[in-house]
Amino acid sequence: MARVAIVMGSQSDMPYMEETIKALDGLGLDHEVHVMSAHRTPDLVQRFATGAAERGVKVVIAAAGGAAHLPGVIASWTTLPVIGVPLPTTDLKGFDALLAIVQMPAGVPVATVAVGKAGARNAAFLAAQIIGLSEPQFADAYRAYREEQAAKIREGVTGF
Ligand SMILES: Nc1c(C(=O)O)ncn1[C@@H]1O[C@H](COP(=O)(O)O)[C@@H](O)[C@H]1O
Repeated sequence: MARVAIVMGSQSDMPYMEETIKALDGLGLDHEVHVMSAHRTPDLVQRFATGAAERGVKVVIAAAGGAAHLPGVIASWTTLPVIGVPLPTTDLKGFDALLAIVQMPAGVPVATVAVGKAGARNAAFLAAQIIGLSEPQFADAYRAYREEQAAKIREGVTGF
């Protein structure tokens, strides 16, 4: 059982999603990683999404580039929160994926983060915030990360 499931549309998305994995590891948040596609393996996506809650998954992070239907299709098969990460893997540099993921019809949301690596990292932090509402150790881990981030910036600010 893993609290966070990371799903991406292609193995070629991994360089981006390594950012999510690193951030989750830093927060001590357990995760499982899958490659599957709403276009290429729709049956797998259905099987994964319909079984996720029962297996103990709390949040799904779904990433795709181009015609990025994967996050929305996962959201259609589960009522778990789905965080969508648009990836800049085509000539349109992620603008295509952003619009495909963010423009969900009312009633079936996908919480969409920024395009690319920053979004991939933020997906992990958002997952920690959501799961931290019921398991405070993850809220604490995220708070500690924020404090560390601020301390690093403060260290570099001198002269006034
Ligand atoms: N957008 C989707 C979906 C989907 O939405 O189901 N499946 C694959 N893809 C995306 O196609 C891009 C190119 O994939 P390949 O490198 O495998 O050709 C990837 O960024 C993937 O996320």
